[in-house]
Amino acid sequence: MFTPFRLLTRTLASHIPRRALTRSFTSHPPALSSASPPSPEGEASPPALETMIAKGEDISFVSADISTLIRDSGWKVLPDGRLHKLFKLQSYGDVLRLHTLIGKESDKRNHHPRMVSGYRMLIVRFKTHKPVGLTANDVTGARVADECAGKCRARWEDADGQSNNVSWKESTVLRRIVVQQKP
Ligand SMILES: C[C@H](O)[C@H](O)[C@H]1CNC2=NC(N)=NC(=O)C2=N1
Repeated sequence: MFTPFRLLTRTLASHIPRRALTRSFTSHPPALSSASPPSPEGEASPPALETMIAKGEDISFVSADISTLIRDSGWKVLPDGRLHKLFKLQSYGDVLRLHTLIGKESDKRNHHPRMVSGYRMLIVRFKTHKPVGLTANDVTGARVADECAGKCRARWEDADGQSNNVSWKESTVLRRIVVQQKP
């Protein structure tokens, strides 16, 4: 039995190309994770850190090291288990220098991050492919990336959103003063 509303929706639906309906859902599947029940707000809470650590790793050591990276130097663990950090830089030249420095150090260790360079920013993400998950290699990679960042005047926001370095305005003012002092 078709009520007027159902009749209307069936008529409308018959004019929408099927691919338009399937494309929107297949290309952006819902972000819900089976590993965690939805929170009261209906959003899926991210899986616990321990569930993201690769098999064979010492879970207590790796999760403690990652928690320290999160607390002290602005790293985050994304819901899909990647170790993530956004570095802020003072010039595009610094971005390229940091990207290259991290890349060379990672290549020496044969453990490679995914990096995205942008204007005055560099995203660095670590996750181990084999075994799948977070490992001590990712912790080492993050620490080395932070050491490289120290050589490229990089800043980042720590866990409570505070910038870890001189404020952006101060560094710009300082640089301008240095320029003015030049003969
Ligand atoms: C064969 C080669 O040594 C492996 O594929 C290395 C290369 N770089 C890597 N990088 C990362 N992030 N994870 C790995 O498991 C990994 N494995």
